[in-house]
Amino acid sequence: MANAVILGAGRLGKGFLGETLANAPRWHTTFLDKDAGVIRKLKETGSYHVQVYRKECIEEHEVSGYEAYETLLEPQDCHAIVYADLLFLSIYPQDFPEAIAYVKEIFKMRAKTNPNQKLSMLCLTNKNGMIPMIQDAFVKDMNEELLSWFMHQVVIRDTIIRRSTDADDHRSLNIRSTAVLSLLIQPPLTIDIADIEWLELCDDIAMLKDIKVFLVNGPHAASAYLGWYRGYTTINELLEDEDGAAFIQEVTKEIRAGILQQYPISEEQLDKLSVFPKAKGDMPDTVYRVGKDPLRKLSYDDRLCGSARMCKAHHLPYEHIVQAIAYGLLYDEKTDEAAMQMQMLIQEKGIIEAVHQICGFSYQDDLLKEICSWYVRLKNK
Ligand SMILES: NC(=O)c1ccc[n+]([C@@H]2O[C@H](COP(=O)([O-])OP(=O)(O)OC[C@H]3O[C@@H](n4cnc5c(N)ncnc54)[C@H](O)[C@@H]3O)[C@@H](O)[C@H]2O)c1
Ligand SMILES: O=P(O)(O)OC[C@@H](O)[C@@H](O)[C@H](O)[C@H](O)CO
Repeated sequence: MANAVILGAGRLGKGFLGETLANAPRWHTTFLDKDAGVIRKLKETGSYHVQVYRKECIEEHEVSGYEAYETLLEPQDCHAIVYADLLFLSIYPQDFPEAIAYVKEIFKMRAKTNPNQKLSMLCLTNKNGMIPMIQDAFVKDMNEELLSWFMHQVVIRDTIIRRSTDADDHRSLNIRSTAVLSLLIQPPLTIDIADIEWLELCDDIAMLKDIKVFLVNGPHAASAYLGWYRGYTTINELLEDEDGAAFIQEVTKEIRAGILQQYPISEEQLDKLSVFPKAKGDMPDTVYRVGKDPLRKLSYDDRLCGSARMCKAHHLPYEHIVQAIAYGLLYDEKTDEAAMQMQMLIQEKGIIEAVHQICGFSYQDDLLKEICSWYVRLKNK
């Protein structure tokens, strides 16, 4: 038996990781979450349901046989991390400091009571370049003994997520997930994962992750923000709208051209990385999830501004990407905290200052001027 721990038992934690591990008989799964409501629901029923949209069929999978604990520091809540072989951190980038502080406390116990077992930690986010920060946060202030244990026994690896997994909310026990491409994982790991479907080791993760986030998540965010502008609740509705689909195709075309100039990757490799085979049926994916946290999604290095900068640097067209950013700035979903902060900033400081602060462009940058001009046009339409 091998032990997998999923910290962050939300949509992806349950709908992808928990579901795929449940198909691998060697693995025992434990969910950890800071939200007591998530854990209460998982324990109450002892099972949850995932609709898996595969190429061949839509599979109905009732997942059971797991343990679930709140992230408290009582010994019974910590044993899973003390004995884990694989620890998935399936949380948003801003949640890492808190999660690291928690796991680090448990490492003190693990180094004493179970020092010889190795551990691979896999970080599941769409933000590139986080691993050095995570590594630094772990080793900061560790005493010599703990540090030596950590450096010998633990590895932290980045991943590229090629899955969409959605539900009514993160507590839901009824999840849907599109399973057509694997999770790419930076090697080497401390344990063999060949028996887990949809997990695949892959070199050059940093470069490929940049490319994937630009080419997959850029148009994806554009779909959410244009979808919101048009009053849709799922991105499926936008993509069924001929005009909406044509716009997203243009965004994709611009980003793809930029990538082929910027990175040493062939058209064939690019397709293999980023073209999702058609699943049996279209999984409904909400504008809410795909658009969530525009402050992150519209930041300088992220999917849309990063792509626009790349195209501009190569003197390639980027007009549709800029429009998508402007749609993003109009995103005002009331239950999205970051969207509300963004709207407050725009209201208080004006659009020029807001674009400067959110997207990171200087006041002189043509990109800032073009985004603002599109924002005004779209707002007044
Ligand atoms: N859902 C997807 O399709 C998908 C696809 C690609 C990437 N991702 C990435 O995966 C990560 C998780 O996304 P999700 O859709 O599952 O989000 P989610 O909101 O559904 O779930 C996140 C869960 O993490 C828990 N959490 C947050 N901080 C925690 C902490 N410190 N300790 C323990 N639990 C904590 C939350 O309570 C929540 O249950 C994000 O980085 C997201 O960008 C998700
Ligand atoms: O997870 P986020 O918030 O960074 O982005 C939302 C979606 O674009 C993303 O989750 C995709 O569904 C996923 O990356 C599929 O490739």
